[in-house]
Amino acid sequence: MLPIPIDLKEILKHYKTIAQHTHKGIQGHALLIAGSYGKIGAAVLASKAAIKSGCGLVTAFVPKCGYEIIQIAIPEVMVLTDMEEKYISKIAFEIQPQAIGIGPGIGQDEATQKAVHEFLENNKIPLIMDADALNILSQNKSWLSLLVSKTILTPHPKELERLIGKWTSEEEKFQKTIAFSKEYNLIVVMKGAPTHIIDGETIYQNTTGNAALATAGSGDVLTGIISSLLAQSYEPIQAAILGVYLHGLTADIALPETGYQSFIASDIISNIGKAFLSLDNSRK
Ligand SMILES: NC(=O)C1=CN([C@@H]2O[C@H](COP(=O)(O)OP(=O)(O)OC[C@H]3O[C@@H](n4cnc5c(N)ncnc54)[C@H](O)[C@@H]3O)[C@@H](O)[C@H]2O)[C@@H](O)CC1
Ligand SMILES: Nc1ncnc2c1ncn2[C@@H]1O[C@H](COP(=O)(O)OP(=O)(O)O)[C@@H](O)[C@H]1O
Ligand SMILES: [Mg+2]
Repeated sequence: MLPIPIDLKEILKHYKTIAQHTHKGIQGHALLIAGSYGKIGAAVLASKAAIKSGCGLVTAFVPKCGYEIIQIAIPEVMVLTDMEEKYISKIAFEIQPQAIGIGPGIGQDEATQKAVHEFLENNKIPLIMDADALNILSQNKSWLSLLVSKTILTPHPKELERLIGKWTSEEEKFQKTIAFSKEYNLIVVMKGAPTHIIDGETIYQNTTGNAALATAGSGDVLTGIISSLLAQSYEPIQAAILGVYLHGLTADIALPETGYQSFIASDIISNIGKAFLSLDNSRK
């Protein structure tokens, strides 16, 4: 089947402008479970991207060593900490987020794997899983049946291979990903150049983005953007479509100023505003 292009026409079917009388209490609360010692940056990038993508509140759940880093780097974001200093060992919170993003920088410590398992057994909240959360799933495939329906997975090619096994052709890669998406009722964002989104038999192909995005933390930012959109009551497939489009668009907007080489993940975050504005302006 031919992929559906994720272009402006497709985006305007899904994109909702912000209501004038909204307030932070109804604008959505995203929880980002991220980071470990040496990779708290992943939690900073994901949670900053979330608050810059329109949700009303963002909380980061990190190991203790991340507490001051997040509070200083992004004062707008609230922080909850694990009992452990360097890695996540038990995911417990009393807040009621509308969406959860889990994985960037969490590592694969045995205690973290157990924490992810217990979390998945209990979670009913719309979910996006990335990075080490995907690697942990790959090592424990029976946990895939615990995921809430239409959970969004965002693997890069290596993470996808760990999840579905090797492929010998592009066609086989798509066939295997479609079968995987159908078996577990998941949305798979196959990150790459370009990114494809698989929702059962339906394939979408992104039209934004460029090689400037080949930089550390670029995927962590995407997780934050999609978590934010999910928290704002977009359906999972809409959040995935809009998220990858906006993420790519930031790089297209920034490229004339940064060039490919100097563009970094923080530049994605700095340009999210312009990306949203271009959608608003295209409606005028
Ligand atoms: N500042 C930070 O704290 C950062 C933390 N990060 C975290 O570090 C952890 C490890 O992530 P990594 O993705 O680096 O490690 P992985 O081992 O999952 O992926 C790296 C491997 O995948 C291959 N790969 C990646 N993209 C590919 C592509 N498009 N085509 C073919 N092969 C590809 C690479 O060649 C490499 O072999 C994750 O938890 C991640 O979230 C990274 O996002 C980097 C930044
Ligand atoms: N050459 C490229 N062209 C377009 N997009 C790219 C390119 N290289 C990487 N990307 C995008 O950048 C992101 C990289 O994600 P990921 O590999 O998870 O990074 P990290 O783990 O460092 O945060 C994905 O969204 C991917 O589609
Ligand atoms: Mg990644």
